Formats: sequence, C-alpha cells, structure tokens
Amino acid sequence: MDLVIKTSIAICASYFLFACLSLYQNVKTARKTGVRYTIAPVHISNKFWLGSQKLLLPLLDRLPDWMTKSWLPVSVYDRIWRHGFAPFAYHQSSTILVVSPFKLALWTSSPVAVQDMIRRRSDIVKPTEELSVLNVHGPTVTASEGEQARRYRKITTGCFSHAMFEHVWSESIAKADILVRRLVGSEEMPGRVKKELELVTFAVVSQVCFGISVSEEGEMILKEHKPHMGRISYWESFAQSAENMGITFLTPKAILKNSPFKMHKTANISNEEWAAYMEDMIEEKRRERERGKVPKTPNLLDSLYSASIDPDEPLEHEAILGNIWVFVLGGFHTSSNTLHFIFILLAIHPSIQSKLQASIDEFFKAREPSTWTHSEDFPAFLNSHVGAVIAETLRCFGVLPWIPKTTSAEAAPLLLETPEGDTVTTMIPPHTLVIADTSAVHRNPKYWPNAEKRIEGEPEPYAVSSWNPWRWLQNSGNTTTEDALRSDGELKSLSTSGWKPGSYIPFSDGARACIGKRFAQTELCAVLACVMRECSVELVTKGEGRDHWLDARQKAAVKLNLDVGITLALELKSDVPLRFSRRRHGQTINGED
Ligand code: HEM
Repeated sequence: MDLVIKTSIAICASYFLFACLSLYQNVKTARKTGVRYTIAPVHISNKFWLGSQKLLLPLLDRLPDWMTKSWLPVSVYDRIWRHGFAPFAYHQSSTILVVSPFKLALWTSSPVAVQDMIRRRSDIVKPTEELSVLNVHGPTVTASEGEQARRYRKITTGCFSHAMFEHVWSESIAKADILVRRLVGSEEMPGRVKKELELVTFAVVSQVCFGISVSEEGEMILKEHKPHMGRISYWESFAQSAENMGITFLTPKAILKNSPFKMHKTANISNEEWAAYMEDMIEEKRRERERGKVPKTPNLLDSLYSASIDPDEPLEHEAILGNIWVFVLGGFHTSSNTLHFIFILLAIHPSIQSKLQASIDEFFKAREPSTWTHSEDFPAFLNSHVGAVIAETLRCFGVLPWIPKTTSAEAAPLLLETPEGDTVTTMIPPHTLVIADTSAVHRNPKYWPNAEKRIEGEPEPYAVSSWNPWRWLQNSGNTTTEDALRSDGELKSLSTSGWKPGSYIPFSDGARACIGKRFAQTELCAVLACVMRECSVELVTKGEGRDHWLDARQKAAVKLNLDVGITLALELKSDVPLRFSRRRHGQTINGED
C-alpha cells in the first residue's frame, strides 16, 4: 500500500514538474510571437478538464475575479458565446494567445485574421484530433483534413444542387403546416416548442438527404422493407446519441458497453440504435438499386451509396455511417435552434414581429404557401425582412460560436491586427489551436454597433437588445436598433450588404465553409415565413396587463443572455414559455415593445 501511495505521489510530482517546464517553454514561445498572451493552468481541449468542468467550475467561479478573469473566459467552450467580445476588451487586443502547459491556443475576434486564417487552408487546418468527438459512427467530412476531406466533400457536395433546394423548400413548407397545427393546438409545456422545431428540422433533413420519411411520433417510414424493431424511435435514437456524444467520446468503448451507469447505458443504446437505423437506410437504398431504381436527382444517400460501390475506390462502410451521422447533426440542431431563438426574440420584440408579418402579407398577398417557389420566392425572401431576421439572429446567436483550426508541425504565418490597428504577419507556433471566435467577431463593437437602449434588467452580453434585424436595411447601415426602427429604408441584398469581409461568418467561409448553407437558409426562410404568415407568437405571462408582460420580457431577456450555451450547437438551456395563436386575416400582432 505504502509503495502504491509513494509511486502515485512520485507520478503526480513528475507530471507537475513536467507541466511547469512545458508552461515555461510555451511562455517563451508566446513572447517571441509578439501577440498579447495570457496564462491558463489548463488547455481548453484537455480531456481531464473537459470531463471535470461540472465539478470544478462552481469552485472556480467562487474565486476572486483577479484570479480567473484573464484565462477562464477563454478556457471553457460552453461559455465562449456568453463572454463574446469581453475577453478581447479585457486584454485590449483583437487576438490573444492563451498559454497553458503542453499547448497554445490563439483566439481571434479580428476580421482580418479570420479572413487570412480561412485563406491559408493548407497551413492552418482542421484540428482533427479535437474534432474526432464527431466520429461516433465512423470518419466524417467535418473531422477530416487533406486528401480524405477533399474526397468526402467531393462525394457529398455534388447533390447540394438547385434540385435539392427545391426539395428543401417544398418539404419545409409542408412540415411548417404541421408545425403550425401542433404549435397552436397543444398545451404550453416546458421544452415543447424546442422539441417541435427539432422534429421538423430532423424530418426535413431525413427526407431530403436520405429519402426517409418520419412520422409525427419520430418513427422511420420505409417503402422497400420494414425497419428493425428499435428499442427507441428513429428520432429518439439520434437525439439521444447526439446529446451523449461527449460521453461516448470520453469513455472507452468497453466501459461504455458494460457500464452499469445510466448515462453510459443511454449513450450506448442510442448509439447502437442509431447505427441500426442507418443500416436500415442503406438496406433500403440497396433494394431500390436492385430493382433498377436510379434517381434523376440523387440525394446524399444516393451519392454515398454510389461511392461505396465505385469499383476503383469504394467508400468504406464506416465512412457512409460517419457522414450520414454528421449531416443529420449539422442539418437539424443548427436550424432548429436558430428558429427557436428567432421565435423567442420575435415574442420579446412585438414591434419587429408586426413589421415582419406585414412584410410577409404584402409580399404574398393571397398566394398560398403551396404555390411559393424556390427559384423566385426564396431569393426575394432572403432579401426581405425574413432574411434580415435570420441574418441578425445568426449574428447574435450564431449556433457555432467558434471555428477551430490548428497549425500543423510547422509554424504558420497569419495576418493579425495590432492593438494600434496596423496589420502585421505573425508566425504562429506549431500545433497551436487557432480559433475564430465567431461570437466575438459578431459582437466586435468596431463593426457591429450596439443598441443604446437596453431592456431593463437585461444582463451582459445584452444579446437581446443588440438584436436588430433592421440594421440590414438598405439605408440604415450598421446603425443602432433605435435608428433602424425609426428609418423605413429599403432592404439591401444580404449578399452585398457591405459588412467588412471576415466580420460576419455564421457559416464560415472558403474551402471548408458550411456545405449546408443554402439548405439551411432555404429551410429557415420557408419555415419562418409560413409560421409568421399563419401565427403570432407571444410570451406567456402570469396575468393580464403591461406589468406582467414587462416582467415576462425581462425574464426571457435574462435567460437569453445567461442560459445560452453549447451542447451540439448554441442553444437555450432553459425554457421561455411561448404561445402561438392563429392570426385573423391581415391582422398583425400589437406591435408595442
Ligand atoms: C443555421 C444553420 C447552420 C449553420 C449556422 C452552420 C454553420 C456551419 C459552420 C460555421 C461550419 C464550419 C465549421 C468548422 O469549420 O468547424 C459548418 C460546417 C458544416 N456544415 Fe453547417 N451550418 C448550418 C446548417 C447546416 C446544414 C443544414 C447542413 C447539412 C444539411 C450542414 C452541414 C455542414 C457540414 C457537413 C459541415 C462540414 C464541412 C467541412 O468540414 O468541410 N450545416 N456549418
């Protein structure tokens, strides 16, 4: 026993010494770069740190500010969005090096650095090790680099064509109809709206990318054969497997399979079930092909399946599974959470909601959604109040609050802004995690002026009062909410809005930009326009009258600042109760904020 204790102490002491030595070396390296740096006791992606944050953070939060303020805000992924631009303001620099034992991390909120980082695609690459958390079912396009990434992108992007977007459009309109019925008809239970939105976006991605219909209960519907007898539904298996992705990543496979703990069991069962549902999808495709059915416009599953039977270079089975998984993941949680944020924000800002409704009515007059077309109506929507609401929500509540990259074994040059505002090319040391802090870029006050007037009681980062869709109006430029609401300018095209390149990157940019950008914009436009054409959304209040409403608004604003964090994408972790009611013809919500 004595020997065990002594050996353990010796191992801990050696590790501590080794960590101190490494930290010392890293500080020397950081100094040489000339970038402003701060020291953190632990690297943001350290597995032990990731696994123990639930325990350690409440303790660290009790320490005085001077002990943690310089490093903690840039060391916890879940808090990146909430801190936004604050760490950069604190360090008075748009780029910061965070120095910890064994590893460096470079954080930037500078559009110049973001642009340059995206351009240098062979020097500054995806951190595949960190992203391997996504490879639950097999290798994925998202967590790969080099030749492998190029191959996966080539196979998967081909089907993201006009035909697919037409399908996304019609499918989203059809699903929005069901959504309206379910939102208006059912009781206001906590988490209900979020779940309904998740089901809709899951069903759209499932139908469009894989040709699989989903029942309103979340079950898989196949034409060619019966799916396996699942212990949980198609939808639940995905939702649970995705939610437990972190546990799957941190737990060795053998433990996950045999552990008596509930969290391990849930993760394991949902992973197994989702894998079986994916096999059902592939089997369905195999049978279709056997019957000689080759679609004119292939969907994503067609592309993956065809690649798997390519005689020259067949795509491995695991890569089909991995990529199905990552497209569902990319395709549903991002859109559903964006819609969730939008509906809460519209309920908090009735004046914006009524303008949006009036704009949709004016645009479509009496035309029914079933006659709306992707080729004509979608571009018009995207450049209307609908597009402005979506663009602004992705700015303030961008669902991926950071974009991670890394330098490889060689140091890589990167263009940075100095605190004085000059630009300088700096050599970033090898193996440095390089992070475009989207939530800070999108809140950099130099490019995105904030509202002067705040909702009473709203805490930092004031994300609700900064939300100003009309800043995207033609004549208003990047003005404050008050200015924009006063002006009634025409809408400018959102693709040529004149923001500084690199200052608005919700879908990233360049060779590794989001593959589903057009998919998401199409779906968001269709669902938002359909729902707002039919419904008004309000905050649920405790009683009648203005005071109750102001109270509900303040509570919602607090939650939208303090309870927002990341599991798979940025999401509201608590609930803001919402009520959807059918609009009478031509009647907009009472537009008083
Ligand atoms: C509001 C909706 C969405 C947002 C804000 C969004 C944002 C992003 C961002 C920022 C990236 C780059 C991530 C990185 O480099 O680490 C990305 C990548 C990706 N997105 Fe999206 N996305 C959305 C919807 C979708 C949809 C609907 C799909 C598919 C149907 C999709 C599929 C992908 C894929 C496959 C990648 C990986 C691309 C690669 O690594 O080369 N996304 N997305």
